[in-house]
This record gives sequence, structure tokens and C-alpha cells, in this order.
Amino acid sequence: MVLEGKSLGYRYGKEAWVFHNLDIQVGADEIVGLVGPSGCGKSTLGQLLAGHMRMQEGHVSVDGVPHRKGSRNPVQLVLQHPEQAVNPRWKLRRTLQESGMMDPVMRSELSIEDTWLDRYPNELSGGELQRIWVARALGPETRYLIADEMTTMLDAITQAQIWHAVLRWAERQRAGVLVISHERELIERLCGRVIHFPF
Ligand SMILES: Nc1ncnc2c1ncn2[C@@H]1O[C@H](COP(=O)(O)OP(=O)(O)OP(=O)(O)O)[C@@H](O)[C@H]1O
Repeated sequence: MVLEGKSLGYRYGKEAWVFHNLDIQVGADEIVGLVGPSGCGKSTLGQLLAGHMRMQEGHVSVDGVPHRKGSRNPVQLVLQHPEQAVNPRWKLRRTLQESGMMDPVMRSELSIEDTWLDRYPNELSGGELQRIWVARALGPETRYLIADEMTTMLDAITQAQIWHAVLRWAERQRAGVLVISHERELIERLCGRVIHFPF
């Protein structure tokens, strides 16, 4: 079981290629770090693996099947700014319900309080809203999580809580996680394998 990108290439418009002929694998059950200098293409790669951008070269497969982003994407991407990921006009209960993610265990592990669910996104703090985004991403159909600077803006306690919940979820679900981060300590603590990009 593996999330696999083969011979990937991407360029924005007529700009130079960000990368070319790139192969990457993240096994289910694996926590893999992706590190590299600013601008080298880590976020671009994350978007391609999650199917959020159209491939220009190569292909991505999820557990041996070509990746097609449907209503239940098995590859979930969580970024830094949750306010851009949720519908500002929906109360958060609806946001979680729409994703089929009302699992009380997950909510408890992420310390999501029931009262938050009756609020709009702008009525929560950044850290509270990020927990909602993470909960939404970790549904039963999710096979791989791509965490692109997912906890960078958060305080140490919230960071630790979120990662603790993600690691427990990954273990239960036998899911793979790709951790994109500039924080070396975090990568060293979490990841069994680290990919240095560009490679
Ligand atoms: N929408 C865009 N249009 C044009 N160029 C872009 C766009 N998004 C990113 N780029 C360029 O593509 C390259 C790779 O960007 P990307 O965000 O993938 O890098 P990164 O490694 O994630 O960087 P950082 O560590 O700073 O987040 C950079 O040179 C960037 O300027």
C-alpha cells in the first residue's frame, strides 16, 4: 500500500519547471518528512499528490489505483491557514457533518469542544479552527495525509495535541503521513524517514 508519484513534473504557466521527472513514495503506515529550502517545490508537490492541481507530467497512484479526486479524496491535504479551508457561512457542525467526520473519539483526541460546533469559523481561534480542519481531514476513507506546515503557526501545546491525535489516527487507520515542514525538530521527532528536496 503506497501513495506514489512517478515521473512528476510541474511548471506554473511559462515559468521554468519547478521539478521534472520526480519520483516519490509514501507507504501506508509510514510517517515521512519532506524538507528543503524555501521555493524548491514542496508545496507544489503536496498539491499534486493530493490531486489539487492538474499534473503536467507523470502520474499519481493511491494504493495501486490512479488518483482521481472525488467527493471523498483518500489523500487529504492540510495547510497552514484553516480560515481558507472552511465555508465562512457555515457553522462548524455542518462543516464536520458534510465531511462525514463526527467521530467522537477523534473530536476528543483533538480536544474539540461541543460548543465550538455551534459557532461560525470567525468565532474560533486559529488553533481551534485548525483542529476542526484536521478532524475533517481524518475521515474513515482517508488513506494518506499531507500536512504542509500544518502546525507552524500554533503554540507548542496545540502543536503537540494535534500531532498526538494525528499519530494515533495514523496507527489505527494504517495510514501514511507526509510531513512538510521547516521545523527540523518536529521532523526528527515524528518521521521514520526524511526526504531531502530537491533530490
Ligand atoms: N501560483 C504560482 N504561480 C507562479 N509560481 C508559483 C506559484 N506558486 C508557487 N510558485 C513558484 O513555484 C516554486 C515552488 O513553490 P512552492 O510553494 O512549491 O515551494 P516550497 O518549497 O513549498 O516553498 P516554501 O518552503 O517557501 O513554502 C517557487 O519558485 C514559487 O515562486
